[in-house]
Amino acid sequence: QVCTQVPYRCYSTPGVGQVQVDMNSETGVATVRLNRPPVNSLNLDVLTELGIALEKLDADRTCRAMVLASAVPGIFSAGLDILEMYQSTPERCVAFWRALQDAWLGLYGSRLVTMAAIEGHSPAGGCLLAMSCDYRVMADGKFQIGLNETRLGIVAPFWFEDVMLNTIGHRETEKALQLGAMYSAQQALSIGLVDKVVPLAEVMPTVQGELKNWLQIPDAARVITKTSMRKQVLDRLRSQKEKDAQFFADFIGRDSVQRSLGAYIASLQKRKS
Ligand SMILES: CCCCCCCCCCC/C=C/C(=O)SCCNC(=O)CCNC(=O)[C@H](O)C(C)(C)COP(=O)(O)OP(=O)(O)OC[C@H]1O[C@@H](n2cnc3c(N)ncnc32)[C@H](O)[C@@H]1OP(=O)(O)O
Repeated sequence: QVCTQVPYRCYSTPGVGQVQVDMNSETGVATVRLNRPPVNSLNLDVLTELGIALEKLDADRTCRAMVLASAVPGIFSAGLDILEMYQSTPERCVAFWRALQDAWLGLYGSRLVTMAAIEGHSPAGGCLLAMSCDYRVMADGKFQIGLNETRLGIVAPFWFEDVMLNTIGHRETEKALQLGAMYSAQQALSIGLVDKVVPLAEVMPTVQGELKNWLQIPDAARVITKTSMRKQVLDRLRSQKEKDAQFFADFIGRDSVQRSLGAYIASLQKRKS
């Protein structure tokens, strides 16, 4: 049970919030868990909650690190909620995209040490969240991670691409994005998409152990270094947020894209029958 004892502080109501934040003020480490069963798909509400949670943690001077994880077994995040992109309105699409931009700017630009505990599948937007952290530990086994957008007939935006480029380099990104490749944990490790692969039960302890190394570094020096490494990519989106949101809404509204998304949703449902 989380959030029941000192020194834990909760920023969300247990069992209610779709983004649960447990702040341990003794260690300075917050755990942020996505909690939108069945697959933690990222809709407007979740992205807004996530953006706010990240903003609050960044402003909390007692907080030095954040672990991004899932409260839903078997899933890190299934990525963007496809239903936000299918048969939606242009206004809703723009609002949805702004919430994604803000959550991502908050995560990639966070002053905190950020670690992803990937205890389940992590396609597309889920992979973006994981890649945007400073370090990734993934559970070995059947789970997959990757930017699979082209398989849905959509395209990973330039800032998804930038983050992947910064993580695995140009050649691997080119292959990964064109093929919409999904990788097992071991494959992801071999191309540097994740940093460590361990059995499921060891993901959290491994993250906690790794955090100790990162927290030995003085914050100011680490933050200046992180900012310098990430500024260019962050500024590229910051300078064209509205244009990017409008472009997304126009692209998603195309008949051909809507047909592809409709077919993909049907294929997800068919898998089950
Ligand atoms: C020129 C440049 C132009 C650029 C312009 C921008 C273009 C747009 C860019 C958009 C970027 C998009 C990013 C994304 O994140 S798209 C989402 C991609 N995600 C996926 O493909 C994941 C699909 N899901 C799965 O593969 C599986 O569900 C998963 C492996 C994650 C879990 O499998 P499991 O068997 O555990 O669960 P189910 O498949 O049974 O799913 C349970 C129910 O959840 C529904 N579902 C799954 N994923 C999603 C999702 N992402 N959004 C909404 N709903 C989802 C699934 O259909 C099941 O529903 P039902 O129970 O009702 O059948």
